[in-house]
Amino acid sequence: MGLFNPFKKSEEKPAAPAEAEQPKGFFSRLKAGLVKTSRVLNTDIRDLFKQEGRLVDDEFLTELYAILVRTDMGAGPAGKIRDQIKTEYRGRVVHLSDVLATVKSELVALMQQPETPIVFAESGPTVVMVVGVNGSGKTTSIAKLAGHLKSQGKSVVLGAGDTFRAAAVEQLSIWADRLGVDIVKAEQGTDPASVAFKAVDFALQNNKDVVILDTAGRLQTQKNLMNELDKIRRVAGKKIEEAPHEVLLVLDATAGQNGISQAKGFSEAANCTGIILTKLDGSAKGGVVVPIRQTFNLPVKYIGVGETPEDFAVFNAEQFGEALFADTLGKP
Ligand SMILES: Nc1nc2c(ncn2[C@@H]2O[C@H](COP(=O)(O)OP(=O)(O)OP(=O)(O)O)[C@@H](O)[C@H]2O)c(=O)[nH]1
Repeated sequence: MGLFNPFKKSEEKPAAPAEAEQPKGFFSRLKAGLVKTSRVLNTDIRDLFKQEGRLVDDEFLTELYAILVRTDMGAGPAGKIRDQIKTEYRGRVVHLSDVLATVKSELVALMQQPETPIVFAESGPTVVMVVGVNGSGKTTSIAKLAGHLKSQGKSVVLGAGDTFRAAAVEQLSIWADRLGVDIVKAEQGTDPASVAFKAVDFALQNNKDVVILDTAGRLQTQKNLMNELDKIRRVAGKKIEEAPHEVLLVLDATAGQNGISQAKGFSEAANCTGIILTKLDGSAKGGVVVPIRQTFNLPVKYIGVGETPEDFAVFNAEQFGEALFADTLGKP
């Protein structure tokens, strides 16, 4: 849990982004956010080339494998990419761009997923519940998601369901004010299910398009708290039969592969429908998208690459790959 200051990066309210799916300039933000991972992939692989070309032999393949593993993509995927390079180039002298092009296309293939944006209700408000462990970036992601949906012309109401932590409600209120969206909140300690109920009710009464429900951070092992999530679901479902339409698990990319395996149990217990992967800018381990795609039978719906609302977008494997290799392979 970090101290939160929504005005940290800028004193200005965010400009209303264009109608596009992603905020203008997101590619540059993504590229900047992934710079640590990109450096490992591009610079370290480049360092394998002392002269212009290099023979692809066992030594080269072993060194390449070690670099790939450092991005946290996992031993299996790193081995798969190495084997592809082996199949294509073994015994031949290759150039850096040949190797990077293969790494890029294999990586993109490993991160691929069906297009799965948020499933909106056919009529009436869409209810999105946001869950995750403490400090994973839930509150910030809710603000980012609200800004993103607003930029698509949706009216949004936030339900400040992290009543456990007064500061969380305060954070969300500041964000709601800044983004110009409604918020339903209650005293600290109030049953979060009652906040969910009121927020959904508010959305129904006021014809809002989307309700985003914040929840307190918790671990899968905290039975009472996991039951609380069930109660929130049930209460939302009392007001709108199909609700919640989405349950998004917020995952901190810096948590590493272990943290991610632990979160698998969480996502199953909470019946999650998708992932918001945060803090990709915080580490050189952007390759973690690969084990996430393999560990969870869930799509990565959104990614966060910084602390401002603009540092957020729908995840797209191709674009992610482009951002990682733009400086060396160029952008098509
Ligand atoms: N660099 C970076 N920081 C982020 C990102 N998303 C969230 N943060 C920061 O991570 C910290 C925790 O974020 P919160 O949104 O408060 O996390 P939370 O999950 O709501 O925390 P709890 O309420 O304690 O469970 C804050 O300092 C955020 O600014 C991101 O994509 N990149």
